[in-house]
Amino acid sequence: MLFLAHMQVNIPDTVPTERADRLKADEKALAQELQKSGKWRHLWRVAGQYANYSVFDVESNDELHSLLMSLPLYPFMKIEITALAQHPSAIAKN
Ligand SMILES: O=C(O)CC1=CCC(=O)O1
Repeated sequence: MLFLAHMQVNIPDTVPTERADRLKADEKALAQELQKSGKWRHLWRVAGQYANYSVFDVESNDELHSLLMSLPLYPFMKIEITALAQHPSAIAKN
């Protein structure tokens, strides 16, 4: 199942820089692990914003929920999810 995620990150100024840097490093490590596994298919920065569009390929809504909640930056993210289906005119089959 494919899902498009729009993730907006907002780390408040009250979070010490060292902790924020550690969270970002941990987020990067997990994101790269999930990309290698094929579960995190695309990761694109939204130009000019601390936000991304991502495509996840998971087995279920529950797996997506667990994955998102496991992200180190999850407490500082607003996430909007869109379920994706095949477009009948698309050449590529996902
Ligand atoms: O920077 C972001 O958009 C949040 C994020 C997702 C994966 C990652 O490494 O950072």
